[in-house]
Amino acid sequence: MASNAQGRKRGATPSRDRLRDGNVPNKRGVDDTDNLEVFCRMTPYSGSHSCLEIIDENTVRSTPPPGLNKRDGGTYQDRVYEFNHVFDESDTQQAVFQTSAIDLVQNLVRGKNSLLFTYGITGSGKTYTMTGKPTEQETGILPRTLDVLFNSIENKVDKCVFYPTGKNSYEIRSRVLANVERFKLAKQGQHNVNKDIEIRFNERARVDGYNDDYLCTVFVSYVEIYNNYAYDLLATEADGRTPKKRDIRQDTAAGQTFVENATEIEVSNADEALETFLKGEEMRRVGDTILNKDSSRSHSVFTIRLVMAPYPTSSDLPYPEQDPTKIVVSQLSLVDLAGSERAKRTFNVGDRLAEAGNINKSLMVLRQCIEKLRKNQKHGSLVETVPYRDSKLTMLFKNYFDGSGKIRMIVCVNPKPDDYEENLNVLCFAEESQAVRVAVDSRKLPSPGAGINDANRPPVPRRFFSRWNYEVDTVLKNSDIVQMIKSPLTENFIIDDMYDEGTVEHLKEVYTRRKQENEINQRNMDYALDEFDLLLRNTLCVADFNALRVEELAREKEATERFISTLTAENKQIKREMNSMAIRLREYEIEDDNQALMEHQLRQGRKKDQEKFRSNVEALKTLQDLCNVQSPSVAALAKNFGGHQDGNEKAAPGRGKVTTTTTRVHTQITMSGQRGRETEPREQKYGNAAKQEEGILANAVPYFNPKYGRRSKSATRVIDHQPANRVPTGTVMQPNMPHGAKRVTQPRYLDPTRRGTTAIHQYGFPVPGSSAASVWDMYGHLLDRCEQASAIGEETSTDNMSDVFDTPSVKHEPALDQDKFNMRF
Ligand SMILES: Nc1ncnc2c1ncn2[C@@H]1O[C@H](COP(=O)(O)OP(=O)(O)OP(=O)(O)O)[C@@H](O)[C@H]1O
Repeated sequence: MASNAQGRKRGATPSRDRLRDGNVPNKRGVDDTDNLEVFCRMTPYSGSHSCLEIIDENTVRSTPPPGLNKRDGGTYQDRVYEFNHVFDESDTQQAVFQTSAIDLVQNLVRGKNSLLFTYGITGSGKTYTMTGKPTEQETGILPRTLDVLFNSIENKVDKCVFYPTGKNSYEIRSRVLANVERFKLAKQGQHNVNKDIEIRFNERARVDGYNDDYLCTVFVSYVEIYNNYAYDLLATEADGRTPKKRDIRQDTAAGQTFVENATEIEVSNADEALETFLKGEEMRRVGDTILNKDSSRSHSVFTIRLVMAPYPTSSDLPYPEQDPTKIVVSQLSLVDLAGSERAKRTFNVGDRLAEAGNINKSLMVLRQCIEKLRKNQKHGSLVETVPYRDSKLTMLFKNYFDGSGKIRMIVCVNPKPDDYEENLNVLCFAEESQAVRVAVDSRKLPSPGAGINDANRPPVPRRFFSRWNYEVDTVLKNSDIVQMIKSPLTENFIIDDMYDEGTVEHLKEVYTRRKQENEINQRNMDYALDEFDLLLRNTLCVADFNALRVEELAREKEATERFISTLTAENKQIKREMNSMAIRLREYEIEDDNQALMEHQLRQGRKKDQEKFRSNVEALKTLQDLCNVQSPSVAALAKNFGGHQDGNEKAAPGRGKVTTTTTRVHTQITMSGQRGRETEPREQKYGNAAKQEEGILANAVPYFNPKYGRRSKSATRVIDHQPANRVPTGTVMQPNMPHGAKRVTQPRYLDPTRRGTTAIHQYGFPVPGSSAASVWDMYGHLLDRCEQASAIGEETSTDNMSDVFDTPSVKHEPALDQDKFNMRF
């Protein structure tokens, strides 16, 4: 027997050890183990007292029937059991299949093993759940599984390509040998199709996960464990009635137990598989008992094996490489256990009683195995040996408990009071079984494409090949011409003379010889036909595929053209938008330039303003300095201006003169309010002192004190900013304030650029009452004139004030007259 590098036999289901070698972590790891899953299904019950009640989809409660006591006299209590899922009476067969089995089919097509078994007491609905009946509502798990499997797999090879060795492995025949075998198989002829199959419901669901790089086929086997012996339900003894007894062996290389030489039938569709199953069912031991008229007297194990091998690397023919080490086998075992039964209820005797004893014993061993497994797993070591060998059933299950696949149990319970006590045991066992953890079968189908140059891969997708072949086969099967060509030639002889023995003998010889020749020719022709058929198929298939591809390309071309025209239209639109955006951009640029120019001008203007402001500040500073110079005393002033009052036009040096370096002129401008107060006779207000002062001042030069002079921003309004503690000197020149002059309390700086022109033009300097000029400007102007005079060595006297006021370059305007100021001292 060929074995691969890992010491595994050809086509064998991998053992737990191999799985470990194949990077499956330790069984006790949390991530790589899976709990044994248990689903509970309740049989419909129409009686008055139901002992089982479904609380939710995971929980069921058992209630003792009224008046029932334990054998020791104690009473039963209500008890709640939890499972992965609980199906109630209304759950359909479809729902049961979808919830509890379809993912196991997916496991199968993905190359993994699974075991699903039904467990419960007799008559609880195990067989119904597993097999059911042909109608849509009643089709059980097994037929649905077969349908879904064949709906989901691709790339099926012809029959006889794979063959089982009988030792838990498979091999691949050459194409010629496979043809010969097929020929033999065809000669065996078709037997009548079971009428149940003709009317049966077909499940349409499918599962994904099949590796398209593999070619595959399906084998089924059907074995029963009866009275602790394994029987092959697909093979009979010479009597044609008794199933063949088989041994259960340990495949040491694979670490697996298997039924040796069990018949494995290759099936190409679900109907064929189901037919095989039904054929086996006919052999299965079923008996009529008080509790179930079709009571299963054995445990039945229907195994579906999906055998897969990768496509060849060197050819594009849909034929697997003849390397058995590349074969991958996955299996799903569907087990319908016989129901446990109490002899005192069934009243069985004889064979039935012996059967029941064996059934109960094997179920007991199953329970023990699970309990011991639990115990060992709880302690994390082998505390107790698991007694797999005590029963054929557990020997068969050993693979799975050792970790070569998923295990799932469907517990069937009937809520009728009679089954209450037995159901307690079943439910207890089922609930505890969930604690058992089994290693997950984490095999992955290796990618056959690994290491293969893409150029070597078939030009036509495999899926296309299989479908195409299937269609061609269907056509050929129905073609009379092809059948005629393939059928052996028949000889027709007509003997006219019945006494012509020589002729008859001769004809007999001729016939025999021709028959032999024909057989040889037929064989050769078959080979040739097969070869030709393959070649033709290949060529036609490629041609068809190419035609299909051309169609696809044409469609793609159309779509591309449509796409291009859409893009062109979009492109045009984008261009149009871009043009309009360019125009707008130009406008924005021009606007931007204008704005920049305006900003530049604004900056220039601001710069000029700042310069002016600076010069004003300097002037102000100078003015402050001047103001800080101590004012001359009244006596000094009287002395200075005395000559002028005498009408002496030529003032003596040092009298009636104002030097340019000191205060030249002091003007006091009073506010109108204050002026009103000043209308009061000075004699009254200041008494003799005022008189005296006036007497003194009567001879003095008019005195103009700019320190106290202020002008409002309004040209025609005059303001007077007097310090609060001013000492009234009485020597201040006071303007005649126009009526309605504005009063302000705070002096403020006014922008010289806004200075009013009227007063300047009229008097050569800003005068009080001018709308825009301040007293500071006026004073500054006076200073400038004085400085100019000083520069040319003149002395500016108050006599020259008219010169100061009357600048030649300034035009006199009649609006304001110097007399209006009415200066008085
Ligand atoms: N869910 C169900 N819906 C309708 N009928 C059911 C259901 N379950 C069981 N039955 C019916 O109950 C009867 C007994 O069921 P079944 O033969 O499946 O029991 P069993 O558990 O296989 O018994 P045994 O162990 O003796 O073989 C059958 O006639 C079956 O049609």
